[in-house]
Amino acid sequence: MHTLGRLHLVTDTRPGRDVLGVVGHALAAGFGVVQVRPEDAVTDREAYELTVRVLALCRAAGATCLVNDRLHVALAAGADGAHVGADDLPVAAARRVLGPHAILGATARDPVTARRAVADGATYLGVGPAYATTTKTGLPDAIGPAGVGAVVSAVEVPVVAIGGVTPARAAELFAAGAHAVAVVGAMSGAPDPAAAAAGFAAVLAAAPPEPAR
Ligand SMILES: Cc1ncc(COP(=O)(O)OP(=O)(O)O)c(N)n1
Ligand SMILES: Cc1ncsc1CCOP(=O)(O)O
Ligand SMILES: [Mg+2]
Repeated sequence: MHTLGRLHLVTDTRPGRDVLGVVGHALAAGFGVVQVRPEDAVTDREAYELTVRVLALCRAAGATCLVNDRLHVALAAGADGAHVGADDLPVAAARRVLGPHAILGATARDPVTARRAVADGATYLGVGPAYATTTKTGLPDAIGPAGVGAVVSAVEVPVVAIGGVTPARAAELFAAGAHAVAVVGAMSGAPDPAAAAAGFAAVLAAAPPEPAR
């Protein structure tokens, strides 16, 4: 049984978004992980200050706090770990920076990349885009639940499906074997983030139990 939470909120720091408000609604509904994902235009100082605030909310809720890309911000703030992808530090280098105990996520869209990331020290994999997304540009085509399931079958670590995730799609992804789903727009763009968070929590509560691994 994996201990990593099964609902991940990835922050949306685009202008006009209520980052901390959305984090609060997610944590109140039972999201177990918040990934701080500052836009490139966000300075390191701003990213650090946001991470410190998100981390405090996570600690109060018993949730895990991760930082996307910026390992130095994760370390400086005392976050639980970080996430890297193809344009970031290689997984093995990120593991050296973070040390042996931190949570380290790596992006993988196929079984070969997934196995290599695990061998290099990833403790979970972010897999997608599962569905088309409007939040990140330049991505390859969506891989769908079947593509997520192919990675699940290739590795022992938790697979976190990302990209276009809504509550209805989360159900499909859990059924395909994803341990968790990561959500940006369906939370940050929701007219009622508390209701959106409750929708994800209800889907998780109805998900079939994970097979012992
Ligand atoms: C859980 C999760 N999965 C994938 C990603 C994407 O990371 P990356 O490919 O490095 O892209 P950016 O998020 O850095 O734009 C993620 N952040 N989280
Ligand atoms: C960072 C990232 N990597 C793959 S899809 C994605 C963004 C997902 O955002 P959304 O949940 O709004 O589709
Ligand atoms: Mg990245």
